[in-house]
Amino acid sequence: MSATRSHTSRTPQQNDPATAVSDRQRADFVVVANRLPVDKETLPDGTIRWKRSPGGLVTALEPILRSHTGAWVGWSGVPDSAEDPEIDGLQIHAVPLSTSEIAEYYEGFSNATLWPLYHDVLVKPEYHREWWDTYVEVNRRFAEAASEAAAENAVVWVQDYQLQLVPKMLRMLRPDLRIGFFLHIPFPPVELFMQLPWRTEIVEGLLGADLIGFHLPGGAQNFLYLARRLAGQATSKGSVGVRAKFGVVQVGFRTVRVGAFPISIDSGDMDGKSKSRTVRGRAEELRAELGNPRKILLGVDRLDYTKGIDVRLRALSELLAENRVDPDEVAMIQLATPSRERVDSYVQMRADIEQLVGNINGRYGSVSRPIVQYIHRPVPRDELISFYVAADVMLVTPLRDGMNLVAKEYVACRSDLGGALVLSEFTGAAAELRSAYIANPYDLEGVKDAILSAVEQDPDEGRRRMRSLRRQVLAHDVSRWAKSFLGALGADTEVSYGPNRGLDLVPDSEDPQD
Ligand SMILES: Nc1nc2c(ncn2[C@@H]2O[C@H](COP(=O)(O)OP(=O)(O)O)[C@@H](O)[C@H]2O)c(=O)[nH]1
Ligand SMILES: O=P(O)(O)OC[C@H]1O[C@H](O[C@H]2O[C@H](CO)[C@@H](O)[C@H](O)[C@H]2O)[C@H](O)[C@@H](O)[C@@H]1O
Repeated sequence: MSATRSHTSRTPQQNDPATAVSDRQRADFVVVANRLPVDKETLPDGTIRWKRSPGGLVTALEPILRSHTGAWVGWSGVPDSAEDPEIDGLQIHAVPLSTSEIAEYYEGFSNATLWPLYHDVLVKPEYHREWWDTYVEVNRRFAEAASEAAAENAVVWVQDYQLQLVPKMLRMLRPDLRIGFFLHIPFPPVELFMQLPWRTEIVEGLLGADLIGFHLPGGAQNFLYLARRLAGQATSKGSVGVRAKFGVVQVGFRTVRVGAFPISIDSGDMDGKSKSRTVRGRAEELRAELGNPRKILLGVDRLDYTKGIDVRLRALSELLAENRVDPDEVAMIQLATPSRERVDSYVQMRADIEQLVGNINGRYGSVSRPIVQYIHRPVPRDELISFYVAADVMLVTPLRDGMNLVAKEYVACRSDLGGALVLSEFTGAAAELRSAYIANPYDLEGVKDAILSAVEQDPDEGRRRMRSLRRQVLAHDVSRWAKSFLGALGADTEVSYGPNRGLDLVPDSEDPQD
């Protein structure tokens, strides 16, 4: 990818003196995401510190941006902050959000409307016109910031459900750009999506991209159907493959491609870190601190109702009640990073989970040794890796999850071929990690059986499973994800970006279907 350079050509937007181009260098590769890859923190003494944000998206994209010269457009995570910290050569373009915009665009439309709607309506989505208006306004602001950051003919990669209108808005501002969009959460089936009062605007917003990526073929196919039905566009027929066999939507003279690109992690990095003596030593210390139980069970999640933290706690509680698990032999650690704490459904869910933890400890723990160690704050990365190394059974039980990077991180950290992964079939990761103990989170008996099988697994069987899981995760890392997406966008990392020539037209064999 080429270095940043001055942007000299004029675009429709730059003809408007009110949006005059700044003197800042323009980037050839721009990521646009709700979050910046850093969080601003004000310490008690008033000093400001920037720290890496939690969450899969940042984890996934950080290594790619570090190895290229690029810009990242996003929100700092706090109100009214417009500082543009430069971190290791990466240009940061902060999009400031006011307190009311955070309430309506982020907590409201993104996380109380779209998030539950796209996650199987696990809680009831709220539809408010004011939230939608703010979502439109904030998406416009992100599109303008991206337009300012991008050099002529640059590649712009827009991320996730918070910014689904940006592709169309950006195309109108900068027709020279090549625009990709990737959705990190599931794309719902038509029966659910049709609830959304602004469903057509969302589909048309996405169709501003040259390439729209989903984790799984199912999401891509849901989208193709809706592009036909709601936007009235001709689309390809035939199933979509993984990193291959893309769907197409014909939008006037433009062809939009639609594909499945399962995201992953920096597996090599995790593998390496997990082998360090410090991490191994810390893992042993953790086991000792827990009283050297026979089996350590681990959950690592943002505190989100999609993650099924309650499912695994209920399963453990019943296994203890039925004497299928001995309280003297197991310890469970649940790391629960605070998330979206002002959204009502998250407040309620936190109370429910903390009550479940209390019940289990009250019933089966002792003064010196609770059964469940519950940590409601983010832990440092190296500490997290030590937890993965220490855990005999990793519990990943979401009711719905776009991918779930935690499952892949655990596997990457088990070069010793130890450990066992219990994995919900409703995660994107389950499509790839077939050698896990797969369970339906709605079937509590099935989850209990899966946990018990993992706890009691024969060591040879465990090694066989882990070897197979690791083959998958180490061969399909985040760089492969990015390369496959950017390659399909016609912009892979080895290729310098030419003008947007438009992508291939629909092949004859793929006649649009109704
Ligand atoms: N450092 C650190 N990272 C965490 C913690 N909890 C979760 N994460 C990271 O957050 C990411 C979660 O991604 P994923 O499982 O895909 O779920 P998401 O939260 O819905 O994006 C993973 O990369 C985790 O390692 C924590 O306590 N500390
Ligand atoms: O920004 P937040 O509101 O604090 O939320 C954190 C991120 O959560 C979501 O992650 C998703 O992306 C992961 C990587 O593709 C995927 O593994 C996971 O299944 C998804 O839930 C969200 O999509 C991001 O935008 C948030 O930043």
